[in-house]
Amino acid sequence: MAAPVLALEGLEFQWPGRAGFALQVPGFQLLPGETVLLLGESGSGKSTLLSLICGTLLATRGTVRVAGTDLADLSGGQRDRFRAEQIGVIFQQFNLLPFGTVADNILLPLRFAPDRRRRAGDGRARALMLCQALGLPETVLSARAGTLSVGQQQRVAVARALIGEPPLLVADEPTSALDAGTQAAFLDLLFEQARACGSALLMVSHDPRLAARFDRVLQMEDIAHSKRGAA
Ligand SMILES: Nc1ncnc2c1ncn2[C@@H]1O[C@H](COP(=O)(O)OP(=O)(O)OP(=O)(O)O)[C@@H](O)[C@H]1O
Repeated sequence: MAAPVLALEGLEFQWPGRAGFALQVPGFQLLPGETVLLLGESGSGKSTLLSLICGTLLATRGTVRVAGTDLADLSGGQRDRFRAEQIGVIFQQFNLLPFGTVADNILLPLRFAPDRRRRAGDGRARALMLCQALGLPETVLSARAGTLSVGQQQRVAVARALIGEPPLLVADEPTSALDAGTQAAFLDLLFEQARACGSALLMVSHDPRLAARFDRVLQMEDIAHSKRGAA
């Protein structure tokens, strides 16, 4: 069996100074190219778990391995560069730079990730190909990201996550701002492009209607114990 692209083991996390919420993940693995939907209600810790996987938060105990590297073995700066190399992130609010052009936004992760930059080849040409594959007009590259519609911004966020073919894509409720029809078209494009890049996809959501498309569908409580109470 191929080595997992993501492996969590004995993971424990508590927000500093907040006794009310604690997250434990005894074990979880994601295989290369696999698509997994993780469902959980609001406040169950989905975004917290994604931050632990991305290394923007560090576990109190246990290990997070991405592409074989234990994130705790890296310094803060190394973790930032490692994330840029290995993980394409699609945030709930897209997190685009509104005054930057679409090209600036898509090419941003390549700045900090020489291997990913190499994989992307001619970055601007690749950005254009991704925009076209995602149904964005050719002229979009020079537009300021903040001037685009929500649906277009979402596609730019996907192109930014996909460029340079990171082995792991993580997506936090990326369809929550879209109506049902747009949602389906967006997911078609995301899956098609993730498959073309060979990237594994871990998406968190509270929406069970997304389930049919994924290789595996898990509930937060299948993999995590979370303690919730007064903060
Ligand atoms: N920066 C923070 N500092 C302290 N506590 C936080 C912080 N961010 C989240 N929490 C707490 O962690 C718990 C889990 O929140 P999280 O955002 O991970 O849940 P979620 O399942 O992603 O929710 P939603 O579906 O509403 O986005 C909540 O109790 C929340 O208040």
